[in-house]
Amino acid sequence: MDEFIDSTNYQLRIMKYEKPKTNDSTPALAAHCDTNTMTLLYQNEVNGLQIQSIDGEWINMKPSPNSFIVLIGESLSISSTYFLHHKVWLNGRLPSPFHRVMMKGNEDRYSLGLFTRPKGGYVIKVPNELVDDNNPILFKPHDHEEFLKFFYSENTQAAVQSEGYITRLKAYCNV
Ligand SMILES: O=C(O)CCC(=O)C(=O)O
Ligand SMILES: [Fe+2]
Repeated sequence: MDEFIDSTNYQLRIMKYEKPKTNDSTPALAAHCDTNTMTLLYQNEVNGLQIQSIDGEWINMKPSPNSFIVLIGESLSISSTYFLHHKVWLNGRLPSPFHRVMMKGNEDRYSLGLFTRPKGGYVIKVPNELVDDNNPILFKPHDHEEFLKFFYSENTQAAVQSEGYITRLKAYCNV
Protein backbone atom coordinates (compact mmCIF):
# COMPACT_ATOMS: atom_id res chain seq x y z
CA MET A 1 0.00 0.00 0.00
CA ASP A 2 2.78 2.45 0.95
CA GLU A 3 4.53 1.66 -2.29
CA PHE A 4 1.32 2.38 -4.21
CA ILE A 5 0.88 5.77 -2.48
CA ASP A 6 4.54 6.72 -2.93
CA SER A 7 4.47 5.81 -6.59
CA THR A 8 1.31 7.74 -7.51
CA ASN A 9 0.68 11.28 -8.75
CA TYR A 10 -2.76 12.90 -8.76
CA GLN A 11 -4.01 15.52 -11.14
CA LEU A 12 -7.31 17.31 -10.55
CA ARG A 13 -8.71 18.89 -13.69
CA ILE A 14 -11.83 20.96 -14.28
CA MET A 15 -13.16 20.66 -17.81
CA LYS A 16 -15.65 22.90 -19.53
CA TYR A 17 -17.58 21.81 -22.61
CA GLU A 18 -19.49 24.62 -24.28
CA LYS A 19 -23.06 24.01 -25.37
CA PRO A 20 -23.26 22.97 -29.01
CA LYS A 21 -24.07 25.58 -31.63
CA THR A 22 -26.64 23.37 -33.31
CA ASN A 23 -29.35 21.00 -32.10
CA ASP A 24 -27.36 17.98 -33.27
CA SER A 25 -25.37 15.75 -30.99
CA THR A 26 -21.85 17.20 -31.31
CA PRO A 27 -18.48 15.54 -30.53
CA ALA A 28 -16.81 17.45 -27.68
CA LEU A 29 -14.01 15.04 -26.69
CA ALA A 30 -12.73 12.39 -29.11
CA ALA A 31 -12.97 8.71 -28.19
CA HIS A 32 -10.03 7.47 -26.14
CA CYS A 33 -8.91 5.27 -23.28
CA ASP A 34 -7.26 7.13 -20.40
CA THR A 35 -3.57 6.23 -20.23
CA ASN A 36 -3.33 6.66 -16.46
CA THR A 37 -4.20 4.22 -13.68
CA MET A 38 -7.66 5.35 -12.65
CA THR A 39 -9.96 8.33 -13.30
CA LEU A 40 -12.73 9.60 -11.04
CA LEU A 41 -15.26 11.83 -12.78
CA TYR A 42 -17.90 14.15 -11.39
CA GLN A 43 -20.12 16.42 -13.51
CA ASN A 44 -22.68 19.17 -13.14
CA GLU A 45 -25.99 17.72 -14.14
CA VAL A 46 -25.32 17.92 -17.86
CA ASN A 47 -24.79 14.47 -19.36
CA GLY A 48 -22.47 13.83 -22.26
CA LEU A 49 -20.06 11.05 -21.33
CA GLN A 50 -20.47 7.90 -23.42
CA ILE A 51 -18.77 4.55 -22.86
CA GLN A 52 -18.41 1.95 -25.60
CA SER A 53 -19.83 -1.47 -24.83
CA ILE A 54 -18.07 -4.68 -25.75
CA ASP A 55 -20.10 -4.92 -28.98
CA GLY A 56 -19.22 -1.37 -30.03
CA GLU A 57 -22.38 0.42 -28.97
CA TRP A 58 -22.02 3.88 -27.32
CA ILE A 59 -23.85 4.02 -23.98
CA ASN A 60 -24.90 7.36 -22.44
CA MET A 61 -23.75 7.69 -18.85
CA LYS A 62 -26.34 9.27 -16.55
CA PRO A 63 -24.72 9.49 -13.12
CA SER A 64 -26.85 10.65 -10.20
CA PRO A 65 -25.76 14.04 -8.74
CA ASN A 66 -24.16 12.38 -5.73
CA SER A 67 -22.07 9.78 -7.52
CA PHE A 68 -18.68 9.55 -9.20
CA ILE A 69 -17.80 7.57 -12.29
CA VAL A 70 -14.66 5.46 -11.93
CA LEU A 71 -12.75 4.56 -15.09
CA ILE A 72 -9.90 2.08 -15.20
CA GLY A 73 -7.00 3.52 -17.18
CA GLU A 74 -4.76 1.80 -19.66
CA SER A 75 -1.90 1.64 -17.21
CA LEU A 76 -4.03 -0.54 -14.94
CA SER A 77 -5.55 -2.44 -17.77
CA ILE A 78 -4.36 -1.60 -21.22
CA SER A 79 -7.21 -1.99 -23.66
CA SER A 80 -7.97 -1.17 -27.24
CA THR A 81 -10.69 0.12 -29.49
CA TYR A 82 -11.77 -3.48 -29.93
CA PHE A 83 -11.72 -4.27 -26.24
CA LEU A 84 -9.14 -6.98 -26.77
CA HIS A 85 -8.07 -6.47 -23.17
CA HIS A 86 -4.33 -6.16 -23.23
CA LYS A 87 -3.55 -5.50 -19.61
CA VAL A 88 -0.56 -4.63 -17.46
CA TRP A 89 -1.13 -4.70 -13.70
CA LEU A 90 -4.15 -6.95 -13.99
CA ASN A 91 -2.77 -8.93 -16.90
CA GLY A 92 -6.04 -9.10 -18.79
CA ARG A 93 -8.65 -9.26 -16.08
CA LEU A 94 -10.26 -5.80 -16.24
CA PRO A 95 -10.84 -3.65 -19.33
CA SER A 96 -10.12 0.06 -19.64
CA PRO A 97 -13.23 1.59 -21.22
CA PHE A 98 -13.12 3.44 -24.52
CA HIS A 99 -15.05 6.69 -23.92
CA ARG A 100 -15.91 10.08 -25.43
CA VAL A 101 -17.99 13.18 -24.74
CA MET A 102 -20.91 14.15 -27.00
CA MET A 103 -22.80 17.38 -26.31
CA LYS A 104 -26.46 18.03 -26.99
CA GLY A 105 -28.83 20.68 -25.61
CA ASN A 106 -28.32 24.27 -24.56
CA GLU A 107 -26.26 24.08 -21.40
CA ASP A 108 -22.50 24.13 -20.87
CA ARG A 109 -21.10 21.02 -19.23
CA TYR A 110 -18.51 21.03 -16.45
CA SER A 111 -16.74 17.95 -15.26
CA LEU A 112 -14.20 17.40 -12.55
CA GLY A 113 -11.64 14.67 -13.10
CA LEU A 114 -9.18 13.21 -10.62
CA PHE A 115 -6.52 11.39 -12.61
CA THR A 116 -4.32 8.91 -10.78
CA ARG A 117 -1.05 8.34 -12.61
CA PRO A 118 2.07 6.30 -11.81
CA LYS A 119 5.18 8.41 -11.17
CA GLY A 120 8.20 7.90 -13.37
CA GLY A 121 10.90 5.66 -11.98
CA TYR A 122 8.53 2.87 -10.92
CA VAL A 123 8.17 -0.32 -12.88
CA ILE A 124 4.61 -1.28 -13.80
CA LYS A 125 4.41 -5.04 -13.95
CA VAL A 126 1.96 -7.88 -13.56
CA PRO A 127 2.11 -9.41 -10.05
CA ASN A 128 3.48 -12.96 -10.11
CA GLU A 129 0.28 -14.21 -8.43
CA LEU A 130 -1.71 -13.33 -11.56
CA VAL A 131 0.50 -15.24 -13.96
CA ASP A 132 0.27 -18.99 -14.56
CA ASP A 133 0.12 -21.43 -17.47
CA ASN A 134 -3.45 -20.41 -18.31
CA ASN A 135 -2.78 -16.69 -17.82
CA PRO A 136 0.57 -15.99 -19.46
CA ILE A 137 2.13 -12.55 -19.11
CA LEU A 138 0.73 -10.16 -21.74
CA PHE A 139 2.82 -7.06 -21.15
CA LYS A 140 6.42 -6.29 -20.53
CA PRO A 141 7.21 -4.35 -17.35
CA HIS A 142 7.51 -0.67 -18.15
CA ASP A 143 7.91 2.83 -16.73
CA HIS A 144 4.78 4.98 -17.20
CA GLU A 145 6.74 8.16 -17.90
CA GLU A 146 8.68 6.41 -20.64
CA PHE A 147 5.39 5.10 -22.03
CA LEU A 148 3.99 8.67 -22.15
CA LYS A 149 7.12 9.97 -23.88
CA PHE A 150 6.68 7.24 -26.44
CA PHE A 151 2.94 7.87 -26.75
CA TYR A 152 3.31 11.60 -27.33
CA SER A 153 6.22 11.27 -29.74
CA GLU A 154 5.52 12.39 -33.30
CA ASN A 155 5.95 8.94 -34.80
CA THR A 156 3.53 7.31 -32.38
CA GLN A 157 0.93 10.04 -32.82
CA ALA A 158 1.14 9.49 -36.58
CA ALA A 159 0.60 5.73 -36.06
CA VAL A 160 -2.31 6.37 -33.68
CA GLN A 161 -3.97 8.54 -36.34
CA SER A 162 -3.56 5.99 -39.09
CA GLU A 163 -3.79 2.65 -37.29
CA GLY A 164 -5.59 3.22 -33.99
CA TYR A 165 -4.68 2.27 -30.46
CA ILE A 166 -3.60 -1.35 -30.77
CA THR A 167 -0.45 -0.67 -32.69
CA ARG A 168 0.74 1.92 -30.21
CA LEU A 169 0.36 -0.40 -27.24
CA LYS A 170 1.58 -3.53 -28.92
CA ALA A 171 4.61 -1.65 -30.14
CA TYR A 172 5.33 -0.43 -26.66
CA CYS A 173 4.91 -3.30 -24.27
CA ASN A 174 3.19 -6.31 -25.81
CA VAL A 175 5.08 -9.53 -25.07
O1 LIG B 1 -15.59 15.05 -19.06
C1 LIG B 1 -15.74 13.84 -18.97
O2 LIG B 1 -16.75 13.33 -18.49
C2 LIG B 1 -14.67 12.90 -19.48
C3 LIG B 1 -13.29 13.51 -19.54
C4 LIG B 1 -12.27 12.54 -20.03
O3 LIG B 1 -12.57 11.48 -20.50
C5 LIG B 1 -10.83 12.86 -19.94
O4 LIG B 1 -10.48 14.02 -19.67
O5 LIG B 1 -10.00 11.96 -20.17
FE1 LIG C 1 -10.92 10.14 -20.54
